[in-house]
Amino acid sequence: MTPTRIRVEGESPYDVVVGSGLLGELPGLLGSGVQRVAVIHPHALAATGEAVRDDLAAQGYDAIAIDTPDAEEAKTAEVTAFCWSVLGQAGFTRSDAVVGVGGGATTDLAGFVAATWLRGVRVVHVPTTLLGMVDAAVGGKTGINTSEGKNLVGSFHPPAGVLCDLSTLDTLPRNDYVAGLAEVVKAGFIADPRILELVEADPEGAASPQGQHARELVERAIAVKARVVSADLREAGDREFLNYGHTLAHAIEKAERYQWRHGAAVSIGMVFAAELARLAGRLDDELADRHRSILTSVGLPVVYPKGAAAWPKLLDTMKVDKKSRGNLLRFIVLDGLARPGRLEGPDPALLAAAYAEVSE
Ligand SMILES: NC(=O)c1ccc[n+]([C@@H]2O[C@H](COP(=O)([O-])OP(=O)(O)OC[C@H]3O[C@@H](n4cnc5c(N)ncnc54)[C@H](O)[C@@H]3O)[C@@H](O)[C@H]2O)c1
Ligand SMILES: O=C(O)C(=O)C[C@@H](O)[C@H](O)[C@H](O)COP(=O)(O)O
Ligand SMILES: [Zn+2]
Repeated sequence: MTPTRIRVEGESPYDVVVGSGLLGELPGLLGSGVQRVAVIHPHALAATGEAVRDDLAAQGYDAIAIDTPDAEEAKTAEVTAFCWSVLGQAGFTRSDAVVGVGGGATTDLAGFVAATWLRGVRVVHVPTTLLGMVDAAVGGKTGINTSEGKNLVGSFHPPAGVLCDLSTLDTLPRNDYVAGLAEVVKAGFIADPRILELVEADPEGAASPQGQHARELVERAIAVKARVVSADLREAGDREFLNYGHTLAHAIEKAERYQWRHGAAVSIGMVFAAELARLAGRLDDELADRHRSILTSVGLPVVYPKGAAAWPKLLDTMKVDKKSRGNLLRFIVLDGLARPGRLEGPDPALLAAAYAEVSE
C-alpha cells in the first residue's frame, strides 16, 4: 500500500503519512541530531509502545518507553509531572524528542509534555485510533484537563510529523472506532460533504476499518483538518470551526467524569449545535435531521440521557469553553452544508430549547 502524504503548512511544515507498516519512517520524521527518544504510550498499548522503543533502539537511538494511564486518565497534571521527571532523570536535552503512540488522549499528553519540556522539544505522533489519526494528532493542539474542565491547560505545539498506520486500527474496539467517526462526520458537515455521502451510502462499512471507503474517509478528514490548521494554527479565526459540537461535548465529558468517549459526546454536541442553528432560523430542518440520521446510522448517540436536571451544570461548564469571551458564550453553527459560522451570546431560552431537543 503506497503511503499518502498530506502536508500541513505553517511555520514548521510537516507531513501526515497514511498507510501501513510505517515505523521505518519514524527516524526520517524525527530528523537529524536526535539522540534520546521517549515513547509515551498508554498502559493498554504497552506491547506496541515497547515495539516502537525496540525499533528505535535497534536504529541507534537511546530510547525509553513511558507507560501512562489509559484514555482520559492520562490527561492530568500528575501524569504530565511524572513524564517530566522521567525525561529529567534520563537527561533529555533540547535536541532529544518525544514520540506519542496511542489515541488522542495520549497524543494530547505527549504533545503537551514535548511542548513544555525545556520549553519545547520535537514530537512525532503515531496515532493508533481513528480519532487520533483524523483529528487529535494533527494540528498541534496539545493539552490536559483540570478539575474545572476539559483541555483547560495546553499549548499549540505542532508535531514534526504524524504516522497513521491503518493496520493499528485492527485491534481497536468497535466503540472506539465509531467514536472517531464523530470527528470524521464533523469534517463532513463543516467542510467536505463527500464524507457524508460515503457514510450514508454504507454506514456499516463506515463503522469498520475494513470498510470499502475507510482509507478515503481517513484521508478526507485529515485533509480538512490539515487545510484549516495550515491557515490558522493558533485558532485566531477559522480554526474555531473544528470545534463544531464541542461546546456541549466538553461539558458532557466533564459531567460524566471523562468516562464517556470524546466522540460520543461530540456526536450529541453536533446535534445540539444543529438544533441551535435551526431554532435561530439559520439552518433548515432537513440538514438538522441529517445530523441525527447519519450519526445514528453508525451507532453514535444523539441524545443525552440525563434530562433537564443536568442542564444548569452543563451551562455553567460551557461558560469556561475556550471560545467564550468574557460573559459571552460562543458556538460554532452551520448556515448550510459546509458553511460554518458563529453564534454569539444566544438567548438562554434558545439554548435551553436546543438542549431539550437532545436530552431525555
Ligand atoms: N488535540 C486535538 O486537536 C484533539 C482533537 C480531537 C480529540 N482530541 C482528544 O483526543 C482524546 C480522544 O481520543 P481517542 O478517541 O483516540 O481516545 P483515547 O486516546 O482515550 O483512546 C481510546 C481507547 O483506545 C485504546 N487504544 C488506542 N489505540 C488502540 C488500538 N490500536 N487498539 C486497541 N486499543 C487502543 C486506548 O488505550 C483507550 O483505552 C480526547 O481527550 C480529546 O479531547 C484532541
Ligand atoms: O483542532 C481543533 O482546533 C479542534 O477544535 C479539534 C477538536 O476535535 C478537538 O477535540 C480539540 O481538542 C478541542 O479543542 P479545545 O480547544 O476546544 O479544547
Ligand atoms: Zn474533538
